[in-house]
Amino acid sequence: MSEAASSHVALAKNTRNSATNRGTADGELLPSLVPLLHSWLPRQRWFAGKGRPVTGFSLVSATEMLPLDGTAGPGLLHLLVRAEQPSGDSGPTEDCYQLLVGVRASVPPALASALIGRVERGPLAGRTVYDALHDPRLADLLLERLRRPGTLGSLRFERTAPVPEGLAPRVLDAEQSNSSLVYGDAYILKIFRRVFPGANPDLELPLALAREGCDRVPAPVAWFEAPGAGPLTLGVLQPFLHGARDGWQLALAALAAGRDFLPEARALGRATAEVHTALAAALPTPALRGTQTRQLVAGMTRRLEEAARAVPALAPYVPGLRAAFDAVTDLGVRGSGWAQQRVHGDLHLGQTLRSPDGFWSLIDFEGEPARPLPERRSPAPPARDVAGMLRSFDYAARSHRPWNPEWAARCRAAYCEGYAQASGSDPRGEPELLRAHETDKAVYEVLYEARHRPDWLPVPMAAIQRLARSAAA
Ligand SMILES: Nc1ncnc2c1ncn2[C@@H]1O[C@H](COP(=O)(O)OP(=O)(O)O)[C@@H](O)[C@H]1O
Ligand SMILES: O=P(O)(O)O[C@H]1O[C@H](CO)[C@@H](O[C@H]2O[C@H](CO)[C@@H](O)[C@H](O)[C@H]2O)[C@H](O)[C@H]1O
Repeated sequence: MSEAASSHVALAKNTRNSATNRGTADGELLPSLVPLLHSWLPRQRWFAGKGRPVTGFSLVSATEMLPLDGTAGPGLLHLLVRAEQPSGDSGPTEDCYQLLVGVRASVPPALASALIGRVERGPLAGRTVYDALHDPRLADLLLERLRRPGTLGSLRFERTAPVPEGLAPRVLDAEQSNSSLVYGDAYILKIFRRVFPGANPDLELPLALAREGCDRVPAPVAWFEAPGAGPLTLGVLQPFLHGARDGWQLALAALAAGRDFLPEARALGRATAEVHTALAAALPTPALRGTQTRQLVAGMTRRLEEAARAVPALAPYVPGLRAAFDAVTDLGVRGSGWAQQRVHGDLHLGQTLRSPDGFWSLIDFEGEPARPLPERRSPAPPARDVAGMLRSFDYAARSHRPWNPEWAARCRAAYCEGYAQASGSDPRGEPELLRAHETDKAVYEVLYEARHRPDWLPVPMAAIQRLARSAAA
């Protein structure tokens, strides 16, 4: 492979559709791509700012990973760009996105679906740009970089173990918040799309679990980042669990066949407890007492109020749901407190994988994508993850006709039993804490579905009605 040229430009913020006035080729790069990004970026599944216009772009960094002049085949450009959007729930946003841009004279038919567009002016005038992950030659290059730790422009590549060469890449065809490449069915590289300064829990927690000897989570083998005061985690390579099926597919298959899912639910409870035990051993476990309990409840209440503003159907249930949160404040102030630790943060059946030998793994420790990173990295009661899984059994039962609430209730009980067996602590022993977290999760789901999958909104809304009734009772 030819040695890639590299250039790094760190440019000013807030340049509104113009990266810089320096007049260099680098400075002209982003403005020449902006018209294409305006139409392409909002259409991507992983674009987080759906429903609000993008009013400007600014360049954070550009790294030429392969020459863009067309002399050595396709060029590869790594970009970090900020997309400026007017008011969301908490004011204007400037989310930073990672783009890997392939550059060719024209794209072959096999890459047509990856097309971003033809550049009209600037240093790439007349060339065609596309999402590089779909180009096997460029996906090869990424693996090649990960195999050889070091720095390239604004990117730093790290690894914990040797990575074999020559593994055939393919883009994972999944509904994702990010993008993933599978190499030779042996490794999976997750490319984070919306990136945040600070340690990404999807790297931090699997590394901590690996150090702790917990095998329930595929251990990171290599990763790359944009170093700095708050480094941006850009991609993580880990073993691919070949032949594994996720818990969501398996639960739906069980429902369709009229089968219970009890051994699986119990095993999932045990797997969750093992991960929690290892995380508690690896990372700090501050107790949740009076003041922190008030903060926890304040966060839940704030999220409820924000969600009710965005989804008016939630409004009538707000007083009932608040009662579930207030019950936690009362106990937190009077009682001896609860345990807290780092948790998964967005645990649901789709984040669990069962290998052909029946072993369950947990994946995707990024936390709820909509929450700010510091919040996602904060310790929380383990009930948070348990509540996520309990909600997921309810989702599965509700997404299948006829609705089978007993199926979900049995799964929920089996999951808690499995959890209790492995950890010595039954999550149902703290019903107020569990109900408050389940309520918080259902509120999150209402907002998530309203934004991303409006057809699914009745699923969390049914839970909202149930939770509001039981909290008020
Ligand atoms: N280690 C792995 N082995 C096999 N499949 C995996 C692995 N990690 C992720 N996947 C598959 O990739 C999908 C997306 O991964 P995930 O980490 O959840 O990404 P995202 O955050 O983009 O949703 C998962 O639903 C799963 O099907
Ligand atoms: O997997 P992601 O990290 O992208 O999680 C987001 O999307 C999930 C849906 O794909 C969403 O999960 C909700 O729907 C699931 C069924 O599709 C269900 O099993 C979960 O219980 C429910 O929360 C998740 O909330 C969201 O963060």
